[in-house]
Amino acid sequence: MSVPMSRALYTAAQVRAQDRHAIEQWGVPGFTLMQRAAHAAFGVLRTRWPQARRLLLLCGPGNNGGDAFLLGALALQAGFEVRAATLSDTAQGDALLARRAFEDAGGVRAGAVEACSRERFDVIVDGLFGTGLSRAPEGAAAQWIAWANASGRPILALDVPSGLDADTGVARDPCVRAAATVTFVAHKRGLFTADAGDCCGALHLDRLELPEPTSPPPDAELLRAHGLPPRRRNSHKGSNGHVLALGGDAGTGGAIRLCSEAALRAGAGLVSVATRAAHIGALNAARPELMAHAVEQQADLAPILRQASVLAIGPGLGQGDWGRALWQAALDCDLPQVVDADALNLLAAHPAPLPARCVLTPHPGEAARLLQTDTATIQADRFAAVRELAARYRAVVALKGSGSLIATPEGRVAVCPWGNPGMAAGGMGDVLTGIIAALLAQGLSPWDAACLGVGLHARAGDHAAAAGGERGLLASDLFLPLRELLNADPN
Ligand SMILES: NC(=O)C1=CN([C@@H]2O[C@H](COP(=O)(O)OP(=O)(O)OC[C@H]3O[C@@H](n4cnc5c(N)ncnc54)[C@H](OP(=O)(O)O)[C@@H]3O)[C@@H](O)[C@H]2O)[C@@H](O)CC1
Ligand SMILES: Nc1ncnc2c1ncn2[C@@H]1O[C@H](COP(=O)(O)OP(=O)(O)O)[C@@H](O)[C@H]1O
Ligand SMILES: [K+]
Repeated sequence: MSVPMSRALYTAAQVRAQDRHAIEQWGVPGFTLMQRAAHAAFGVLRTRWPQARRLLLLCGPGNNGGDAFLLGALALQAGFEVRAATLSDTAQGDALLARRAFEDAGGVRAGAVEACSRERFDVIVDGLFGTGLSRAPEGAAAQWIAWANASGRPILALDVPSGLDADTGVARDPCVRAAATVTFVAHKRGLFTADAGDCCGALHLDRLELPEPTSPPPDAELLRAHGLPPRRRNSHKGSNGHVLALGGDAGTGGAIRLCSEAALRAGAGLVSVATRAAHIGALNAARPELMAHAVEQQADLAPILRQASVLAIGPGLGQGDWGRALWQAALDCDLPQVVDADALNLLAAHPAPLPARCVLTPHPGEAARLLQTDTATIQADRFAAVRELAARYRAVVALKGSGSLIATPEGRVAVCPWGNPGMAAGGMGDVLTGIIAALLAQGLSPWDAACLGVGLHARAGDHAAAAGGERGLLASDLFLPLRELLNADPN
């Protein structure tokens, strides 16, 4: 896997190995790296808060605290007023040198943070814990984090917001909620999923002048923002695939409509729907471009299946006799398919080999059922969960949620940095299913369809939210931006 550096994501252990490599193999002293980190972070601070003159540093016992002390020394030299709250006096090595540099520059200790007046500071610098976080902050560290979060002052986090697990993106309690985070050397994968979006603020990467590592390969990669190249001028609807969307049991006709309309909006040449007879009139009236077929028994399905090139199965399917029969028919045909919602629940209840070229799109609850565990376990390590799902079901899997992850059975993982909580609304997942199915139908591999589909869906959600806010966003609001994004940025 070759991933351009800025998209490469690493575990904390991999980044620490890169630090060690720079120190041992290239002879860059650790203290020099710390000075570069302080320079980078101070640069971001001055750019983001040009009026700031008074800083409070929260300094932990390790090298993250060292970064903060050196930033403090730079700020003092620039005429800032700086106070440092120091968690312990046990600093060693580079961190101890950094603290002395701060004191030599005239820096003073803040005393008890809780007793500080919030108004005395323009910006709080979080240098408590970085990649060395080993447990939930407690005692003074926990009190300082809570105080800083409640202070109303912007927090600049160094490397990782203190309390955030750099590998999983899980926020321990408490965790710094930063306005901005400057991360050093390389992107840590936990800055992009789970709770990261609530804790990092604006993210800046500074490589500290280190060259791009050639090994080991990154653990994961960020999705690229792109669409599809223009169509061949001489193409026709048959060149762009035929999606068949299956689902919409009684009471859930909207789910299959959103899914099938999304497939149209994502460029499928033809879209058929196999659903309950009761939904046909509404589907035809709302979206006459769809070919809606009443399927009440399995015999109705065979001729429709013969026409399709890709299936999208699950939205509104239910888990009754009707849904189970459709799911069995999908399993028995060897078409590429996107498996979502109740089709995933049926798969979890009755594991079966999947046809080749499937994409599974579970949210954390469905993922938990597929792995016979609970949602909290999935969310505690989304990277491990998505890899386990893809390996167990031998399919490409998109684990949805804040920072969606896509994995192959071989363990390749991509992370979606877009999307917003306005998308936590009914019908959003149905739209994603239709998009990925349309991309499969247009000839993309399961991996490419899942990556492009998840990225387009999240970016469309961000565009729609930018137009009117997050609350009240409808799944169907994604269609217009989706179409624009799909036809732009082919690279
Ligand atoms: N030269 C380099 O490598 C470079 C490193 N750089 C910087 O160094 C950072 C990594 O530094 P680091 O390895 O010293 O770990 P760090 O995050 O400071 O924390 C470890 C200390 O915290 C303690 N501790 C942990 N959790 C705790 C808790 N909940 N509550 C209380 N204590 C807790 C832990 O104690 P222990 O777990 O051992 O008991 C240990 O004492 C990295 O993120 C970047 O900012 C940059 O300058 C670039 C060059
Ligand atoms: N907080 C969030 N941040 C980013 N994306 C989100 C967030 N909440 C939901 N989404 C996205 O919205 C979609 C919701 O899918 P799903 O839970 O299956 O909804 P439904 O079953 O109602 O269609 C997923 O693609 C998910 O990644
Ligand atoms: K930090």
